[in-house]
Amino acid sequence: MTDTKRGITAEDLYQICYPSEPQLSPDGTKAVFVETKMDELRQYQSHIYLYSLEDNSKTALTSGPFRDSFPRWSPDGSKLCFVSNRSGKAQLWHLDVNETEFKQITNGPNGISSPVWSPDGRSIAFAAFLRTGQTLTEGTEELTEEATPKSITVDKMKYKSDDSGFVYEKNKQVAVVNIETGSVTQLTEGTYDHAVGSWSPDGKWLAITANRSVNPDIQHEIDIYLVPVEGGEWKKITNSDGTYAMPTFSKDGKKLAFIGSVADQHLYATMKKIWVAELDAGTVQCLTADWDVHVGDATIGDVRSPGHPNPGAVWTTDGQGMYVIASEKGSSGIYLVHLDGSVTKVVGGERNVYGFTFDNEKNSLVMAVSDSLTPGDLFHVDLNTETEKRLTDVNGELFQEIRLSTPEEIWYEGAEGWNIQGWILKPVGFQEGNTYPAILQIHGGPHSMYGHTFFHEFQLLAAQGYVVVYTNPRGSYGYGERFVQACCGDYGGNDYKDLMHAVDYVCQFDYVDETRLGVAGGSYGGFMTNWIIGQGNRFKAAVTDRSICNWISFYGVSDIGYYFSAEEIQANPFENPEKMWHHSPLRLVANMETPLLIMHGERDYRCPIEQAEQLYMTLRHRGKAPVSFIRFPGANHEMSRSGDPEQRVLRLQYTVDWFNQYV
Ligand SMILES: CC(=O)N[C@@H](C)C(=O)N[C@@H](C)C(=O)N[C@@H](C)C(=O)O
Repeated sequence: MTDTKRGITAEDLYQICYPSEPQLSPDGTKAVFVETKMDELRQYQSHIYLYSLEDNSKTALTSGPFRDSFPRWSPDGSKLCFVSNRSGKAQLWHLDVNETEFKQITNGPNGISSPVWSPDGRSIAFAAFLRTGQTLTEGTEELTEEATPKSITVDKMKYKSDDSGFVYEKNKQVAVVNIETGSVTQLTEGTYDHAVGSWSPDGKWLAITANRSVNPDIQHEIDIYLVPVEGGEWKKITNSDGTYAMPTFSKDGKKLAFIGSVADQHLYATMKKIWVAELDAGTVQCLTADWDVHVGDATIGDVRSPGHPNPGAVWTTDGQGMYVIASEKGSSGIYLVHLDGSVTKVVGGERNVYGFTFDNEKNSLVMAVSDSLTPGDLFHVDLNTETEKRLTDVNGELFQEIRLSTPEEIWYEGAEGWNIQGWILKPVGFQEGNTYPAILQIHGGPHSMYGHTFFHEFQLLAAQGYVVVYTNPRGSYGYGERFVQACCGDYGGNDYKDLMHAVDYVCQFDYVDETRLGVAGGSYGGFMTNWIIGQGNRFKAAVTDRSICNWISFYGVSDIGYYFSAEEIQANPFENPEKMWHHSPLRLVANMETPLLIMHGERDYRCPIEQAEQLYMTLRHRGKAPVSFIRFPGANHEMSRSGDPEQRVLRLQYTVDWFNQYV
């Protein structure tokens, strides 16, 4: 029977959806989760769904042209809260499970996030961006849009963020709302950013995180604090030596688990670990000091943005350990970290676990999982029988008509003889005896990890007849701390060689036409793409997305510029500008003769568009090779993963067209 399936297209993006944030009910009989898709207007909709583990029914609890998220059960399971932008900004809504009506219970002037129920189910803690002097109004009266100021006085270095825009006068505060009365109590204030953690079991304390250092622009440490909900002295749990997040109380309230890393050397080029504070003893201990694995989901794909809210550390009932997501060798799974520091893998496999919710009583869990052929689905795991059951197949109908390419894992020798992991996607419809063009894809970060997760862009290129090669060069997560840090101070050195060795490796296969090679990457991957075409003309075409070409200007215009470049390039403009220039691909423009497509979001504060403008101007002025510059109005650094759907599709189409034209 002829294969009637087709290759994936860029426009299929409009059909792809994924579940996230599964939350099991306290009685373990059902789970709520978020399902994100695009509507007929090609705009995102995220809705809250209820899945019954008893009859396997799936029911939409919310609907409409809105973004709903953070579904959370009350401790007794009778209520749900969630965050929604259905009244304009993201506010907290509350729903009685036996009713269909839900009501808005916050009115944060700039929206709210991260709700956490109090143990008695009468209050909910949440985070809210507030300008200096702004307060959290009670009730839900109409919020007036603020007039654009005639002038802005910037008096701090961390005055903007790619995620939240200009934050020169805004800070994230923590507050508590009483469900019954609607009264709001703000627990934090000041020119510091705070994040919600968890309530103590007795409901008297809230564990939060904050950088409340004397100079937050220079001191980047994030500490754990216990804040008395009824007012009073705070307790500082950590000692400003690291960046810590997601504090979670043990069931007996005597311990706090949290994720983080000591910031003695690296803010980014370091693996996250699990820490436990013994509250009575006042001690803090790193549980996984000897476990050379990154705690958290480091996998990077293009279905959703990284850093999706995952649960942090989930304590066992007996308080003898906690469940976490961790990433190694291209996969992320669920691990049980014991108080003695030993680690047991609970859920593994060549896949990307990007969220989970645990039922201690039943020793079972529901997890959100992606793999190379699946954008995302929910699975139930019974740890007693070690059996798994797929709960959703949200893209099943779409993928019935699409033929995907299954990646083949490779390990090859990189620079210095290091063993480097990667994958090859053969073209859809591959036939032995034929030769094919190949595209090297380079991930950003650089501290992230390609792996067993769905990548629409890669599948699209495979559907267009390209071999796609993607690897984890040094600097990637998944291969230990030394590997993560090995690119720092050496951008364009051995990381570049790791990638060129990958191309050498795949060119040995007779199905790869080494005269028809392309290269593409975003952010750090865009830096590397620019660097590669500055070394010569090995590639027929290149696509550089949200990239970096000049570290000296990046230092001052990126939202993380001055400290990211200090750590990654190990230079700054007033001490060693020559090192910044050495590692800047703009320095190599005189060598660049590879047709280059430059794409960049106009509201990218991580790698501002001035990076693209410099590169375009110099290449266009020199006039030695075709160069095209596509600007995306309003798009930030996350455009390719969670930005405007039509811009995402256009970006994919420009990429394919460029390679089809020049490779
Ligand atoms: C998660 C992360 O890498 N955060 C920063 C260090 C960062 O944004 N780095 C950029 C230079 C980058 O390369 N970002 C990656 C994640 C991308 O693909 O945009």
